[in-house]
Amino acid sequence: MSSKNMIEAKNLTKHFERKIALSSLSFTIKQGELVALIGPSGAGKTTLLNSITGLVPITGGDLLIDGKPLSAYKKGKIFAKKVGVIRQQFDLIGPLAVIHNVLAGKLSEWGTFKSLFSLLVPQEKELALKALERVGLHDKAYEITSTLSGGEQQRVAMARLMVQKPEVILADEPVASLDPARADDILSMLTKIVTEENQTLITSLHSVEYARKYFTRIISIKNGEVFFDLPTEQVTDDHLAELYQIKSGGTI
Ligand SMILES: Nc1ncnc2c1ncn2[C@@H]1O[C@H](COP(=O)(O)OP(=O)(O)OP(=O)(O)O)[C@@H](O)[C@H]1O
Repeated sequence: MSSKNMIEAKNLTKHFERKIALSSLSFTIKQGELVALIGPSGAGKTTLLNSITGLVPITGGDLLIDGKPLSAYKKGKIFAKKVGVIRQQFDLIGPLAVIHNVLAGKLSEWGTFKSLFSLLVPQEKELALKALERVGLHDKAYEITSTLSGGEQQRVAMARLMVQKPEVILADEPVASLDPARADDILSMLTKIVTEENQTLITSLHSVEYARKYFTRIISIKNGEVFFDLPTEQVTDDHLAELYQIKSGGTI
């Protein structure tokens, strides 16, 4: 496995007016790592993920993606090959057929004409069908996306990401709206695909159980700071109790 640094954060800081959402965070994530971001509500997980995508501009510190500052990436094609996002709301267009949503992973590469033409005659159909097959949805390619279940829609979002093929995948609470069986299904599929492709995955999660089951490293955030950053097997119940402030007497 290559050991290049995919994400380097040095003293990353984000203020929203007077609110300090991220306070001098530092960490390095290497290619191929599966990182779970955990921490209490309001700790700064979403803000951190949004900083890495550039959606939320940082207030201070340095952020390097594959050795280059975010500002060195022009929005569009090159950045889409570097960083892809998967969200809880899936960001799919409900009235479109599944295949069009999957092919949306190519939009940043295609010009306007090819993108529009693809809505009439799907372009690079084989690529989309292959991705759908990998997520077990090849028989749903021409169904209307909004008629699919939440778990199926999340699989469509994963197939879209497979077509986009970014080096880094950021997922913000990707299974929060799914029942435990579907959530397990999605996380095992996502981590399997990412491992096969040697991609790098950073996922925020409320479930410590899923973080432990599917991820190799856990970065915990509390009050905008890194609370602990450890290989999963070194994370103890005491670490977690302290993170979520569960006192030994059993009170929360
Ligand atoms: N646009 C904003 N304007 C002002 N404050 C914000 C904004 N976005 C986030 N915050 C604040 O920054 C802090 C971190 O929020 P963030 O959403 O990153 O936490 P989180 O760990 O993802 O929480 P959750 O687990 O509940 O999703 C919170 O106190 C939040 O209220």
